[in-house]
Amino acid sequence: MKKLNTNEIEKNLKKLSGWSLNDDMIEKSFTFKDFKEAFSVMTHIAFVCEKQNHHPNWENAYNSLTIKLSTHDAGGITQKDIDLAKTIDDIVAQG
Ligand SMILES: C[C@H](O)[C@H](O)[C@H]1CNC2=NC(N)=NC(=O)C2=N1
Repeated sequence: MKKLNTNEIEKNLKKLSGWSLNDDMIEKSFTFKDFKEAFSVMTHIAFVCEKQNHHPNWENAYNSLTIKLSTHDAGGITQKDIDLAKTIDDIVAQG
């Protein structure tokens, strides 16, 4: 899987909502009603990630969730991370 360069990353981020480039990862934070909602969304995301064999770096504190994506095998950001970011936004939008 080919690493995307900064221009390609920024172009892709414009098509997403709320994701930003932070070092060699794309990152977005979410706030949910409570812990149960946050964890239920995380569980949904986890199973989709497992299916795609592409996993997030993430931090959850009560109702907040920060997700960071990069492709470890490529040592940077690839199309897999962009695609997963879109999938995550779709899951969060479903509630
Ligand atoms: C062996 C396994 O398929 C690999 O380690 C997968 C697992 N999940 C992964 N997730 C992410 N974000 N990047 C990877 O390179 C990656 N590789």
